[in-house]
Amino acid sequence: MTAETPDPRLPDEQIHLDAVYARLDRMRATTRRRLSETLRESAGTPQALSERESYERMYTDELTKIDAAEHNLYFGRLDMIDDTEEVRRIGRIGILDDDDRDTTLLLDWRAPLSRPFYLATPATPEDVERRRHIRTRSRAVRSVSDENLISGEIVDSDSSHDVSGANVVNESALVDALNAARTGEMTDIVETIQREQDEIIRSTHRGVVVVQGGPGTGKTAVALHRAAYLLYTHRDLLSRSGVLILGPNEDFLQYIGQVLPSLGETGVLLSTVADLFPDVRARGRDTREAVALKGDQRMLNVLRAAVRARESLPTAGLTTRFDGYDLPIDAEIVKAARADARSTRRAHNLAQRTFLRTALDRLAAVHARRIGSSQLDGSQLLTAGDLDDIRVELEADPDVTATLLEFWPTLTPQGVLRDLYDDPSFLRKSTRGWTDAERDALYRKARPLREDADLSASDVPLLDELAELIGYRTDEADRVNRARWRQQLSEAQDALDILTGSAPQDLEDDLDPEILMAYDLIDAEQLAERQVHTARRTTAERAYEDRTWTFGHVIVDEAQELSSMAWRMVMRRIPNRWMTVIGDTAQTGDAAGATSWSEVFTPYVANRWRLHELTVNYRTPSEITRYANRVLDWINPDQSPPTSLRSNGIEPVAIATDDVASTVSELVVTSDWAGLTTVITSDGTADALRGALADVGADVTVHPITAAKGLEFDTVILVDPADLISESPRGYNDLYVALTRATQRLVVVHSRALPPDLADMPAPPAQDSSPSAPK
Ligand SMILES: Nc1ncnc2c1ncn2[C@@H]1O[C@H](COP(=O)(O)OP(=O)(O)OP(=O)(O)O)[C@@H](O)[C@H]1O
Repeated sequence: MTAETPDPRLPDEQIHLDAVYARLDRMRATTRRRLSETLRESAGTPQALSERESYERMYTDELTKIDAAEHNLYFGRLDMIDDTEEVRRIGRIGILDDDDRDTTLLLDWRAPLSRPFYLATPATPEDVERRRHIRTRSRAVRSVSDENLISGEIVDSDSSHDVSGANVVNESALVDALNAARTGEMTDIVETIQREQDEIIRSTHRGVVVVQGGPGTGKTAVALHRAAYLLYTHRDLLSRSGVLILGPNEDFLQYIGQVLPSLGETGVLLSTVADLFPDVRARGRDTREAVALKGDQRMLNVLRAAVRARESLPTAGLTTRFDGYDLPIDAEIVKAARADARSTRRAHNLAQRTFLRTALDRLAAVHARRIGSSQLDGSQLLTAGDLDDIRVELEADPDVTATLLEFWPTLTPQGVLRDLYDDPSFLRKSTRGWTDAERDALYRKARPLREDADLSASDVPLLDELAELIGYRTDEADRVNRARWRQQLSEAQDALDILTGSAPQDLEDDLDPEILMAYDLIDAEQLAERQVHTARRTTAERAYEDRTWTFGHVIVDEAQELSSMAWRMVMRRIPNRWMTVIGDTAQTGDAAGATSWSEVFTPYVANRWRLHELTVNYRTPSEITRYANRVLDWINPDQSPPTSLRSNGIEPVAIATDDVASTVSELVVTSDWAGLTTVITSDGTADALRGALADVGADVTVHPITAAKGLEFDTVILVDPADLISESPRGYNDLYVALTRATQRLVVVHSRALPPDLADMPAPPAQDSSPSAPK
């Protein structure tokens, strides 16, 4: 269409858009009124209280969904060719007309009837005659683009789009999405999900779905949309049991954190493995050797041995004072008690009662023999009742029980692990068959001063394993109560925030005064107090505090980074094994990470896991992937590289320099690149470079390679690729990750020689013709 002939499709779609937003506003107003009425209701009985709370949650969730749908509410339309000539309109949520409940104003993108929007192609039109893409901003239609699935013709109201006819669906919208400048937060892709992605998102497989795909193939996007899809399709089941999404680090979780809320789904728990053990914030750093050892299954025997070593025997001559006598606690008594406790096959702490019972029985018999034997013939003068009394008195004597329990103490996972790392003889005892160098890698000469640096991410699966061996519970009453109170406060604040924040800006003036009254009358603390007797926490929050929680579905992103020990921990959270696992074994950087999916899953589900592959790289233009693919070929020549969907004409360049910091700084200051720029370095050089850049006044983020995983930026300045390679045995994998983070531009700045795969990267045209030679 040209500017002279207005496109009649736009006003046509605007009429529908207005109707949909009008209905959304009515839904919002009704829900807000109901929520405020509910908040003001007093609940006299526990039953009324519980009812009030479930309504409160229902209305709060409903408002969250309505608010999330505000932006780009209506984006797709299908005109079907079947007998009905049905028109289906697709949006972020499903909306029924309130005048006529049977009229669907908008289909949820996850509804089965919406599916052809993502699948139809001219080759397989799925009964669709025409697919329309509607782009809106601030409740106004900006452009539409039609694909005629029968003729293959594309009519775009915005003629600036270069729609080249590649084998993708919703192409012009896709091109827009891929070229958009990055903001540092991932966005949803509901408008442009591709066929191979849709198949994974809607997979009905109830076991492990593994998604293998190169960088930028949309694995993370697919995983998040699968979570939204599963919550929609299995709402009852999953709202009770919860969905867990595991990511590699906090930056990554921050980066993806807005996608599900933007799809109206807030009940999902996002976590790293390091944060999955309640009350432990593992912020310590390990050497690569320690990471590899701690992730190895051999640690299982070490931990078992460490716990058994705490079930010890007394040295000769040990006594305890009781009733004026020195009672000997000899090895025979403890051995018998230990044998009974072990024969229960219960976890250490849970078997403690059995240990104590047997030990006290034996001790009572010893004492009875001593005080009740006839001087004449040694026969027992005490009755069974007397013996029972002695037994009861022994048990009530804190010195006696404390002495016995030294040989079967109450353990905590943290205590055992710290002792193991700090005590060389305990470490040696628990690591039979290990080399001294391996023990050295675990041994900690001095405990770090900062408490959260005391344990590392690799320690968390070990804590979890120990918790199982020990029978350690993390839900002691006082801790839970404290956490619950904090939670109630923040929920109360959220509820009040929603009351004020749920109106779109332009409706703010029309707020119902009664609703404002509710906010004015109740502050967060009062609201929380009213809920003190109840458990109104979300499933995700309850799951986070409970180590023994089992989820309905678990999604693991960057799954190649998980060690064997971490997988054991994850599998404990999901006994039904309904999982979506996404990753790329060519990007494995962790020293204990995976190189084969079969090796990871066969022990848990034999061959009941299904592999899907994603093949198109949506992120990186072909100018950059040319170099990345050479590195992939070095890592694994059998792995086919994903195909880059676009080329942008921006060739990567390499700048040789003696002074990396000032070269990077100059680049940042003098370039007018759009969007986000970051510097990627080896882990070992990141801090120094960050400091040097700050000194020369460069305002740019620096990502050490292990923190860059899963992220993307418009421009990446990669510093000294040779450092990445020499820093780690998986250095080429790290280089591959670094080369595939940019959506537009890659600049390599190096003071060391370039690795062979990048050696022919040209210098920038404007650069001084006689750059200083790399060392
Ligand atoms: N169908 C799509 N429509 C629009 N954008 C998409 C689509 N699929 C992927 N993208 C975009 O491509 C980029 C890469 O996606 P994503 O981060 O999910 O890839 P990945 O496979 O997880 O990459 P990595 O392995 O590097 O972590 C993101 O910006 C994502 O939004």
